[in-house]
Amino acid sequence: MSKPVLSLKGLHREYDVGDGRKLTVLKGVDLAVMPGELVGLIGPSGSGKSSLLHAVGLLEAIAEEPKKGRRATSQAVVDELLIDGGDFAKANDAARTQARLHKIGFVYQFHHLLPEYTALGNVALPQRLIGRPQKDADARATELLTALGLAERLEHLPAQLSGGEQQRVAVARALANRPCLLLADEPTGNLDPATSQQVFEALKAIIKAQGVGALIATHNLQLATHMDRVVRLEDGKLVEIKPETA
Ligand SMILES: Nc1ncnc2c1ncn2[C@@H]1O[C@H](COP(=O)(O)OP(=O)(O)OP(=O)(O)O)[C@@H](O)[C@H]1O
Repeated sequence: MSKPVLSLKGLHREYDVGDGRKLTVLKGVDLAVMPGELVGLIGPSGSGKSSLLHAVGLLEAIAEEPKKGRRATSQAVVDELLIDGGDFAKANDAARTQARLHKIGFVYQFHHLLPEYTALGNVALPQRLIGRPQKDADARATELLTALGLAERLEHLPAQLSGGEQQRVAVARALANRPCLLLADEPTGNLDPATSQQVFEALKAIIKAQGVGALIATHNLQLATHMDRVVRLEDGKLVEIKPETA
């Protein structure tokens, strides 16, 4: 049996909110994501979905749970954080940066494409950052953009693309370096329902084809019903629910 691309145990996160007060958002989150699996992350506004993605995406330093004594505060704390089998529970900045470049792809609500680069250029760029030759980077970008239905849009600038097309370029960019894990925060939140469904279907197809595990935060319960699994944040913990009842 294949190994999880993400194995998370005991994630806690609290924030300092002034006057010595703390807001505890995540209270022991456990989650495993398998290769090719699409997991929907739902929960009310403020329940901690972005905080969870932030920690799993190694966008902040993480501390391993001290076995004894007081827990470190105002920092994500975990018992275990394995990505592609590698231990990132206490990874330093350099290790987290490398993992973000090689192992994790991100898609946000807004595409954040570079306006002066074409669709092809935007998808080639992260590959150039890890030293892939231009020819190979362009070939991979063309392959991904074609798979996402954008073969006729390779040379378009972001401003010349529709919202759904821009978001599909963002998906291609996130997958450019062959990550094992895709993290998405409201990837279709800025799109109308029909376009949202199209972008989601394109994302799902490519996740399955490339065997990438995906964790997708969404308020769109209709989309959640099309995921393999759905987990809901409730009072700082994850509860597994049936996709059809999301
Ligand atoms: N840097 C911070 N400092 C203090 N509080 C924070 C910080 N970041 C987030 N919070 C608080 O933590 C809680 C969870 O925020 P988070 O953005 O993770 O929720 P969310 O589920 O993603 O919300 P939404 O669906 O509205 O995007 C919120 O109450 C938020 O105000």
